[in-house]
Amino acid sequence: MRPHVILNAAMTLDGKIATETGSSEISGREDLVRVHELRRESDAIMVGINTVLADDPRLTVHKIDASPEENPIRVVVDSRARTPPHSRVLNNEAPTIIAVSEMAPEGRVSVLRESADVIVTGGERVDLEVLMEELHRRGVRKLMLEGGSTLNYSMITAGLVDEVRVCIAPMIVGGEAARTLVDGEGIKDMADAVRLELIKHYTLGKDLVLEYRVKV
Ligand SMILES: NC(=O)C1=CN([C@@H]2O[C@H](COP(=O)(O)OP(=O)(O)OC[C@H]3O[C@@H](n4cnc5c(N)ncnc54)[C@H](O)[C@@H]3O)[C@@H](O)[C@H]2O)C=CC1
Ligand SMILES: Nc1nc(O)c(N)c(N[C@@H]2O[C@H](COP(=O)(O)O)[C@@H](O)[C@H]2O)n1
Repeated sequence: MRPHVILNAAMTLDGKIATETGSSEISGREDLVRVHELRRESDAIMVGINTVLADDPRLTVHKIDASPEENPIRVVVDSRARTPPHSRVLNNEAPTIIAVSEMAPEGRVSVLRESADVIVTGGERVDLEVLMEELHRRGVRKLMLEGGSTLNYSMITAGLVDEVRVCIAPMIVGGEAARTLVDGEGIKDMADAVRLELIKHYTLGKDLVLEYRVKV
């Protein structure tokens, strides 16, 4: 058993979720309200370690009214326990789980255990299927996946994503090194592409929001 997983992201018209220097303020004010409503509805919110290193996010509900109890559990996928001990994701605003692999140095894991729950799974990288099962066992039924593009790729190609919601902002930045919605190794043959069904589309301010169901 695993949680229902919703991948949510904001991208430019050319599919970038950050510039090549890591600048990533893409969503307009109205879309951020939608994002924080989705955070409030979710039991957990998950990001990859590079997103923590690039953005130092809080991953709480802070753009709309919410009580502290409405913050989702924060989950960081961090094979080698690189989450900086003073990062905001480890503050006391919400509980945090750091998922590491067996490659994580014990010294860094011990430091993280002072402010987070640590789940160890996988040899080189975090085993995402096992992590999803463990989160479900802990009561997580709805999980919001907030990137970045490498984790998005692993989750989607492992068949662990049920819905994709994207905000497309009317901006173009280009850049071969700029992260897109989904990067990773890439599927080689179009016949093997992950297929989606468009469920809903609407504008929010200047942005366009598309909501898809992932076909099984
Ligand atoms: N516009 C938006 O909506 C968002 C933009 N971003 C941007 O995305 C960028 C970061 O994206 P990425 O560099 O792709 O990194 P990422 O945030 O996806 O982290 C990937 C890292 O997670 C670790 N990991 C451990 N086990 C893994 C597994 N099984 N599968 C995949 N990764 C695993 C690895 O160290 C891997 O390099 C940042 O610039 C951030 O600003 C991030 C979230 C949302
Ligand atoms: N939906 C959305 N729109 C954008 O424009 C974004 N840059 C992001 N980024 C994600 O939100 C995190 C920041 O969260 P806090 O406000 O610090 O809680 C960032 O790390 C990305 O995961 N998302």
